[in-house]
Amino acid sequence: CLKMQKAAEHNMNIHPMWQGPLAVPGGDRQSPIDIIQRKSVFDSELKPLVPDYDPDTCQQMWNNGYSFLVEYDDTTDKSTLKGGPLQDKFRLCQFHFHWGECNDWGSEHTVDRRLFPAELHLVHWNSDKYSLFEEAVMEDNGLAVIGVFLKVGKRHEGLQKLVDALPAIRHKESIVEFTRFDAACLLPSNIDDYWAYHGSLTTPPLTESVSWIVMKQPIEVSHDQLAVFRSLLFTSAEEEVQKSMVNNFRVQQPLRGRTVRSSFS
Ligand SMILES: CCCCNCc1ccc(S(N)(=O)=O)cc1
Ligand SMILES: [Zn+2]
Repeated sequence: CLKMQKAAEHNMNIHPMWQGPLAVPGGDRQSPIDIIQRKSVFDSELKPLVPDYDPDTCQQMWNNGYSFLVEYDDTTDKSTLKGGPLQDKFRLCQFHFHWGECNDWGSEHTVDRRLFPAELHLVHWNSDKYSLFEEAVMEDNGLAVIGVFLKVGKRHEGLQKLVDALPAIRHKESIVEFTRFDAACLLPSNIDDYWAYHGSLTTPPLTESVSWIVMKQPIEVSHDQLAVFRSLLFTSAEEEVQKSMVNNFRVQQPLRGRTVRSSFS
């Protein structure tokens, strides 16, 4: 809707994250995109996803001034993702969310133009081929990100531990210890139905290194849980004018002839 476009463009105009060159020169595989269901191609070669996350690798949660991230120890292969469209083993390094100022919008991907109030991204890097995230982020098949839509419904018990920690990281650059969190509890019950396509990071450096895996089934969270996301701030404690952390999503990008595959018919 127009208000949503305005909200996204407003943010890209004022938020420091978006100043400077915005498109990757010659970028033809940018994210996010609108997933048009009838144009996605069923691929029977797509395998079931195999997430294997160890809650002990969960370390901290922090406000990076654009979203909040839960970061995992990715110095070993304790929390990994394989299967799906992936040929290699990928290590979980962090997860974060994107959301709107209201429940009418907030997701980055859309399905047949349908917007969701928020979207979860579980970020992994290819540990078969690279030794650091910073290396993998520059490479063609360096990253794998699982996207999960959030919709308003019943309270998500697993999310509540995370929601309860948010007031401690209200301001940009604040950090809090956050341990023993099983990221798998944020995945929907059905992880066999997903769309897969080659894209990019949705924030700078916008590098075209991401194998996107977007879940068909959303997870349900309560209205109140989403409201706590909106209590976060883009701004640090020192800044005079506090700005609510909302509408931290990128506008949709051209498909440029890419095919979106589906794991289900
Ligand atoms: C080189 C340091 C980059 C830090 N930021 C990475 C990053 C940006 C966007 C996404 S997303 N929103 O595409 O999942 C994941 C990870
Ligand atoms: Zn993201």
